[in-house]
Amino acid sequence: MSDDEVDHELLDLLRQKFGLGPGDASAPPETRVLENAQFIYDNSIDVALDMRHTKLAAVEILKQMQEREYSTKTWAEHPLHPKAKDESTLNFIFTMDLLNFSFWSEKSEEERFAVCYRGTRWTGYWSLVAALQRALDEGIPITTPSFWTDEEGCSEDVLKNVFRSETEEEIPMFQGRIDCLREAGQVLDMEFDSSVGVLVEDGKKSAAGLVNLLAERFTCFRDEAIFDGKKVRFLKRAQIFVADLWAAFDGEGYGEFDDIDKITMFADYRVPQMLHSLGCMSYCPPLEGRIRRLQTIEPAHSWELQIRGCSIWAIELLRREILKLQSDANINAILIDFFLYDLAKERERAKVEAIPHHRTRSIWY
Ligand SMILES: Nc1nc2c(c(CN[C@H]3C=C[C@H](O)[C@@H]3O)cn2[C@@H]2O[C@H](COP(=O)(O)O)[C@@H](O)[C@H]2O)c(=O)[nH]1
Repeated sequence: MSDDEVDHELLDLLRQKFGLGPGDASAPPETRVLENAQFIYDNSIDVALDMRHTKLAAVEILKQMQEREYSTKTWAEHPLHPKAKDESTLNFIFTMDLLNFSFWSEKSEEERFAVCYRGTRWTGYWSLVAALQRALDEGIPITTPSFWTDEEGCSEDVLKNVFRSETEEEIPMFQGRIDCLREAGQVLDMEFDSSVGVLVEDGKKSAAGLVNLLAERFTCFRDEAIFDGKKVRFLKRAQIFVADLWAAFDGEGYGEFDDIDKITMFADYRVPQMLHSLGCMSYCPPLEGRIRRLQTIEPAHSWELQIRGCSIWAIELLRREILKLQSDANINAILIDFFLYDLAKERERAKVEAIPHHRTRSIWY
């Protein structure tokens, strides 16, 4: 680790533990995700971004987001997302984003893991949301942190039932999900009175501060890697947790942050696919071939890091182009990201031709 990183790491720790740091101890927290994404983009040779398509996409995205009046309010309009602006929704979102990863399957649409809830068959991200809602309907306190450390009440069998499938395939990375629940339950119990509300309050209304707190105190949120010898942070689930709170609570209460625009795109496997369809991002032939053959890419492989870093940077470029078109557009990286995820799912349902998403199996996204 270079001196620079050691300083960053140490200063973040000192600042958060003892309020120490360079000069002004109250220097606003930074996640360094966007700066790391630019570093990856500047040093990527297998993934490229295209400014002409980015400018064209910015026109279309701005137009569609305005036509659909896309805003934080869109979040609660989704059928399965909780609507109440209270602690139960806070706990739901924390549980959801603790487990918001790796839903993709090697099986067919018919055989893949699926959850039937209120008469609809859900897959992917929505299968997780449906499973949590179903568990709550069945009286299982799956969104209560103290439940996660109760190995009797919250046994593997109980969790198998919570995540039971309509098909033979169990939820991907079932053991990894248990490990996340157990660790989060323990850390919340030891450091935050088993309360997600206390954790959020410790973020002091700073989105970057809460993201850094999650990455520092929970290993299961510490989404980072080494690229070209430098530590890079993606912090996808920590960031999407803050973004979901901001959207669900419409920027108030638990969702009130004074630096929400420091949150970047969430480096997952769905939005990169959409960026490719828009012509904003492209892959070198060997990488494109691997993706089209549905072959997996190992976690922390340079190709994976280039896809994730360039995707974050691509959304930043889109955001800048949109603001050039309309400087007062009430749009940030979060809303662009949410919009592109939803658009990708609409196009998938409409069976619009697209490159497959990349396949990396990990708990980070
Ligand atoms: N970048 C980004 N990644 C997102 C989401 C969401 C859902 N967010 C909801 C909240 C507000 C929005 O309006 C969405 O309705 C899930 N994912 C990620 O995608 C993958 C799942 O894909 P599939 O298997 O096809 O469902 C998996 O890595 C999951 O973590 C997002 O918004 N942005």
